Amino acid sequence: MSERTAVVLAGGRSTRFGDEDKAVADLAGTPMIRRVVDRVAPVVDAVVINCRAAQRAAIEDALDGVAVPVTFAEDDYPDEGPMAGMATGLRAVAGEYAFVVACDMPFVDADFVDYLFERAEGHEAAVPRPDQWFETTHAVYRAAAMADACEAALDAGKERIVAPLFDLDFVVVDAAEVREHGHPDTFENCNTKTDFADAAERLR
Ligand SMILES: Nc1nc2c(ncn2[C@@H]2O[C@H](COP(=O)(O)OP(=O)(O)OP(=O)(O)O)[C@@H](O)[C@H]2O)c(=O)[nH]1
Ligand SMILES: [Mg+2]
Repeated sequence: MSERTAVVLAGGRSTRFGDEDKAVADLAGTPMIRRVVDRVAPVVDAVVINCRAAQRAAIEDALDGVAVPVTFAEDDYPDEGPMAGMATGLRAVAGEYAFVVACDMPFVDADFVDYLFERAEGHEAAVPRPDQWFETTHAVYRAAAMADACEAALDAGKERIVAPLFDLDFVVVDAAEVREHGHPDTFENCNTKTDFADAAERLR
């Protein structure tokens, strides 16, 4: 089996959260991004963190001692959106496939991630669609193909995060498969202080 990587997107400004960076904010005693990395560590061989240069020291600190090798892919230009961050992170991937996940998904289900890697085999992506939306920041991609597709979409002025998908041979992981293989909270993302409080209640 070739190397599997997780790319964690953390380059956003957390404006709904407030003054702090939500990536490293405390969630029931643990920085949120560490929860994400701890959860995916059993099913990947490496982790790449995409963030701004200024975030790196705090994220390194938050991830001290995690059970998987971590490298950083810093944005060349900040604030170009999650698609640019995804391209930057995916360019830093050594293996063939990568699970891309947002830093604000602390309930990510490792067994479901494992299933996504299996479903992506022989294709360029496996993207869950639990309802009408594609969960593009909780999906497995062939790293080089998705990085190319993101860059092409950005060059074409396409801003929607689904745009790169349509350049790829991608598998849809539909609602029935999500129900069968994934925990319902796996896509939950924490954006506000209220979201953190709700999540913390369930993590304590
Ligand atoms: N590299 C990079 N990543 C981004 C950017 N904007 C958002 N992201 C990441 O994309 C994921 C989903 O974004 P949001 O949930 O909107 O996070 P956010 O933009 O930090 O938060 P808000 O400001 O409240 O929207 C998060 O993991 C962010 O870190 C960006 O401009 N550059
Ligand atoms: Mg945002």
